[in-house]
Amino acid sequence: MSDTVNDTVLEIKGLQVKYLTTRGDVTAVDGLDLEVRRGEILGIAGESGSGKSTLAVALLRLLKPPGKVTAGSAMFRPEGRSPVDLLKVDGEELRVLRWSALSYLPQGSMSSLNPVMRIEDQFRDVILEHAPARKAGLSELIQRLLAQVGLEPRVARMYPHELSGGMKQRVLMAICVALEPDLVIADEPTTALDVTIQRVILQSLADLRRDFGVTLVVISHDMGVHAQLVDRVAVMYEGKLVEVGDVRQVFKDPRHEYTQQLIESIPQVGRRAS
Ligand SMILES: Nc1ncnc2c1ncn2[C@@H]1O[C@H](COP(=O)(O)OP(=O)(O)OP(=O)(O)O)[C@@H](O)[C@H]1O
Repeated sequence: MSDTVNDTVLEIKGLQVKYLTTRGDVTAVDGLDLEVRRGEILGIAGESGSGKSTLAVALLRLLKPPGKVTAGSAMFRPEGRSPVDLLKVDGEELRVLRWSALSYLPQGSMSSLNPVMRIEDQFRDVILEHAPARKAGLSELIQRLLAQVGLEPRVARMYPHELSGGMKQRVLMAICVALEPDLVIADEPTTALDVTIQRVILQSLADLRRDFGVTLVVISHDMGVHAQLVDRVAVMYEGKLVEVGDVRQVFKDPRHEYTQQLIESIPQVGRRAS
């Protein structure tokens, strides 16, 4: 018998996030309920300003003032650990969960690599801080992770400025899965990359799920990304979820007019060239 609770890696209930500004409160996430199933790739779609990034940073506890979580819970169920409400865990507990259970690929993350450190040292820092026992065999692990995202062994000795944007993004994806987290949240992983490289990144993300069994939440304003990559898609509009379902079903028969508009904004899927 399938165990629904065990199959759910994250269960968000009634999440509300506000920005408390001097010009008034902006409700960026407005009473959101969403489940992420173990092993799936879940897409979060919606136009700019719909609340996608706010949702991610709130879950990762990276929300900065004037942002504030004003209601809700987010039960995270990493395998082999006790379930925790991500919105309530304290600093030390959160540090333990980061990377090893929950990783984040932020929007514009390519600039987050340290410019004066070789790639292998950036892997080393993350891995040894969170899993010191991995010291033996670390070089082999780094090589395996690089190969997993289609990068040659020599990349380990390189500095970020020697890599293209797509290569940097792949390095970051490999660092994100280095400690085999239960959940990776990737915010706009293909934005700012050219179309050919976008395809490579999407393929690498699909491979990471296949080979590592990692659960992925992929945030993108681009319905084309969801069409190519995800199993289920959740559509946000003005901080609310207007639709969630199997991606093929949503594309075939969108229930909300806004979803229809988003689909129509991808030329090759929504429209025929006239
Ligand atoms: N620091 C802030 N102060 C005030 N309002 C904010 C702040 N950050 C975001 N908002 C507002 O919250 C809402 C949601 O923004 P958010 O960035 O989460 O959307 P998004 O869908 O991720 O868009 P994008 O992809 O452009 O980042 C918007 O109305 C935005 O103007």
